[in-house]
Amino acid sequence: MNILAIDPGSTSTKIGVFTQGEMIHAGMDHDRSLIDSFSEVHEQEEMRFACITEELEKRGLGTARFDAVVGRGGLVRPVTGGVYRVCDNLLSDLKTGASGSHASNLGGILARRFAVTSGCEAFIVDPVVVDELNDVARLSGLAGIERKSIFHALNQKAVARRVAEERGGSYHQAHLIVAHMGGGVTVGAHKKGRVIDVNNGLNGDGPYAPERSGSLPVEGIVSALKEGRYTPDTLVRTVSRQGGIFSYLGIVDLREVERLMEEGDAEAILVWGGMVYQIAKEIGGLAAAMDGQVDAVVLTGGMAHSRRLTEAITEKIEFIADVVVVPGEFELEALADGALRVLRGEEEAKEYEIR
Ligand SMILES: Nc1ncnc2c1ncn2[C@@H]1O[C@H](COP(=O)(O)OP(=O)(O)OP(=O)(O)O)[C@@H](O)[C@H]1O
Ligand SMILES: CCCC(=O)O
Repeated sequence: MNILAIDPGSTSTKIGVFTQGEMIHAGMDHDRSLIDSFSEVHEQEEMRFACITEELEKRGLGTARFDAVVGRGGLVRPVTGGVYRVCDNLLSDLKTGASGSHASNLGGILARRFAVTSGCEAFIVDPVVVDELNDVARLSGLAGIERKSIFHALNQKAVARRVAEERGGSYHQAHLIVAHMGGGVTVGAHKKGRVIDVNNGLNGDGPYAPERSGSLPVEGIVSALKEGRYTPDTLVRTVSRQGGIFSYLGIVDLREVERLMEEGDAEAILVWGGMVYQIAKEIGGLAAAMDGQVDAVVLTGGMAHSRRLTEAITEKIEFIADVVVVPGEFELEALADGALRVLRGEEEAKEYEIR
């Protein structure tokens, strides 16, 4: 089986070509100013399509035919976890961003484009809008405003499956708390294969992260709008792209933050410590949401490469359960695995329904 997996990030596009049981990885970085020159995410389609085509040609795969093309998706309407066929309705919701704007909207769009050339099907797997919340977790505290499930579903579920199996069990039996710590941070309570509670990492909910603000006091938001420091649009953009560590220190790379800390920079030490504190608090809250029945807490994502960070979080939460560190993300592998399960008939692709 030959599978092309496409994972568009905010400033990079990663691809994986899965062939004869092996995966070839490639990553292409895009200039941040080029990305910022597009007003809508879907307008980047041609640019990213050309980059992937060039990369495939460079690797002698320009004329390769795939059995499936699978992309990371996307802020479509809320769905349960699984593999979805990229049908016309799904494609249209990816283009308009039915639940908002996110680089992963391009995953399904590009998958469909490459699938047409290969004459095969296009899929997305565990998109960022996977919604398996318990009803009680939807309540915000104000009627008319609901909490939403928007998180690193693909990597969280892939890592949770892996950890559950390594511990001799199955994802569908395990009770795990998974903290994905990348440019954004989302922390999910995985109970018997369902993510029953998780923070909406994109839109001002949960711990702060290198680029995202996390939860903010309502009174501060109202004042900022009244004083004209933000419009609703610039506030949304700032909270999701220039919040968190960036807003305090003007940098998003945790390695740079840690270099400043080594030089004794008091602001960097405080801001880094604040993120540790908030992530640990989120994990503690979910332990209560799971009635204290937690088999393991899993720390993953790019920031989990930092031992300083994982050790500081572990110190605060190891009273809850075993802590397992899985640095990085496994999104390409998870995409290819999803498509393979469908091609082998082990799982049925779900139809995306608009109700
Ligand atoms: N070896 C490392 N040590 C410390 N921090 C690291 C290391 N590698 C990456 N990071 C940090 O991880 C963060 C980015 O993580 P990652 O690459 O998972 O994010 P992303 O894919 O851009 O966003 P997201 O995971 O939220 O979708 C950055 O702050 C980066 O500095
Ligand atoms: C995947 C949604 C959350 C984020 O990007 O931070």
